[in-house]
Amino acid sequence: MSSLRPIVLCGPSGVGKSTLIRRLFDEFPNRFGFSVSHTTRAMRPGEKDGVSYHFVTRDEFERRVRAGEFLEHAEFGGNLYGTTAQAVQDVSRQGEGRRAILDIDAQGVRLIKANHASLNPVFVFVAPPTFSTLQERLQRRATDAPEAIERRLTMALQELTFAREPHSFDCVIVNDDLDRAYQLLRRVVNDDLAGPFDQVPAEDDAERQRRQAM
Ligand SMILES: Nc1ncnc2c1ncn2[C@@H]1O[C@H](COP(=O)(O)OP(=O)(O)OP(=O)(O)O)[C@@H](O)[C@H]1O
Repeated sequence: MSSLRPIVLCGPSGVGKSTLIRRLFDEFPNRFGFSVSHTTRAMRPGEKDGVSYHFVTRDEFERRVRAGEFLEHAEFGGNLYGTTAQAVQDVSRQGEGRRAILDIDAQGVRLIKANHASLNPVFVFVAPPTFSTLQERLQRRATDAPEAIERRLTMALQELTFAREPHSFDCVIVNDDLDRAYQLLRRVVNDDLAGPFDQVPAEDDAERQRRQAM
């Protein structure tokens, strides 16, 4: 496996992880490789098997879980998602010296910390400036049905709770202004971890109301 520490990007759905990663790949086409996750969810238009995800059946996914192939996996919205150790190793096969970038949820971060600490990634949390901004971005992106948006926002509460616990992440990037957030990510991938980075913003009214409604 490559000796470069993998970068784990975590953050609520809709916060802009894919946008930041895309920008990194555009600027440095040969330096990084995206670890391709497995999922049982249906392919969306424009997605390609083996590129966006490895699309597999639930039986196949569960067989791989039993075989111990996953670094982490989680069920979300009725579908299974996970990262295999192989997917991370495949990154160095995409080109010499490539560094793996993983997009993983908070549950996955906990699992990697508990069971695969030897992976030794840099854990980065991408936070929304406010909960209501996150809500707006998910609605504006228009890739998800209203119920799916609701589920993602409920999940976001857990991610934010975890991110606010001390030492959950090596650094936090608030994706308020995309250019500013991207410059912080650039520092991380250049191993400039000294900071200063951001702090996870405090609860706003939208987040408080959603927590109370649970
Ligand atoms: N700084 C920003 N300001 C305004 N809009 C943004 C910013 N960053 C991303 N967006 C927009 O927010 C939406 C969600 O971004 P994106 O799809 O990258 O999120 P994500 O975290 O990858 O979500 P998922 O985990 O569900 O794939 C997109 O429409 C994107 O264009």
